[in-house]
Amino acid sequence: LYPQVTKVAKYLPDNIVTNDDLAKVMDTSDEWIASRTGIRERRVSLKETTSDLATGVAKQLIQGIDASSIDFIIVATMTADYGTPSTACLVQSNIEANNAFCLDVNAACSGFVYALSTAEKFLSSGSYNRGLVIGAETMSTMMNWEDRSTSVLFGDGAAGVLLENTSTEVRFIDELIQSDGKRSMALYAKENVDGNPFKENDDRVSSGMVMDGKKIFDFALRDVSKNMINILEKNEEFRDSLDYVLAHQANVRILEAISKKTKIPMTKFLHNVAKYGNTSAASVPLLLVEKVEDGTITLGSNQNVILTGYGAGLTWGSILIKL
Ligand SMILES: O=C(O)C1CCN(c2ccc(-c3cc(CO)ccc3Cl)cn2)CC1
Repeated sequence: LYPQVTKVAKYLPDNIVTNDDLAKVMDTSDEWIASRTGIRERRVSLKETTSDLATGVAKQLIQGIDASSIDFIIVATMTADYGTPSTACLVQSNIEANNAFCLDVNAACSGFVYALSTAEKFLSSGSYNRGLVIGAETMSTMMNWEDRSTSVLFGDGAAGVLLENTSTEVRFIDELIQSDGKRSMALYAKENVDGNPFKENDDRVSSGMVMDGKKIFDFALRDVSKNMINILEKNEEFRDSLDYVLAHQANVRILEAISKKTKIPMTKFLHNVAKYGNTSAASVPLLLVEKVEDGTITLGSNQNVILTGYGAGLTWGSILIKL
């Protein structure tokens, strides 16, 4: 019995904020944002919390199956509704998965990769057979909306997978999961702030995200490229038949730079940052869902894919998987 991704789903707040919408509330422009990041629009939740978004994903993932057969729910998020209870516990209550144990994983933009790696161990140990792994963020609650250099980069959203012990062949090939706490102050955020310029009662405070953009860019280029090269060199049959790279969607220029450094053609780097901005732990699963929906990826067809997250912590990590 081997763990397999058998279903994917996404859930996004309806409210779309374009670069021009941002230019109306802060000193920025569509030209600046689009040329430096590739981002053209993002979602900003007006009423839904991170647990609401994650619940929207979970309800789709359990369609057609008995909620009481879910053994665990892992939600990867850095924008949890509460310090406690976990967002995963709130999802459990909303979908009545009464036999599941629930936990959140906070590994920022690497969160989904860390959570998927954890879930795979739960299943391959034979202790459990079915779980939900969801990346969900309301980054709009973590922004310093006075800081145009960061608040234009991020977006809200959620996506996830149903992971089950099913197939008779191994699909999780290898992983390389890393972190470096010494560089943790390159990207950090204090408590959640609730306001944003698009809400009626914008009761925001100017704490929120603090990012040393250059340091993070260099980290992503150097450490993430090395991670991908290492794992592909260790699994050379995989390297030669790699179909796609699904990397954290922070900035299309960083993907181009990693493509150059790893010598993996840019055509293999799938991307949708233009539509959603940087949705942190939701970005890798959101990209996966969109590419399943548009037929680029077909679950069960043995496509060789590398899932890579990277972000605050600093954390980064890749999973080689046959989908
Ligand atoms: O070109 C410019 O002036 C600016 C330069 C700074 N930029 C950055 C810098 C860092 C990130 C980023 C963030 C995370 C966190 O998820 C992870 C990975 C990355 Cl590479 C995204 N954009 C925007 C354009």
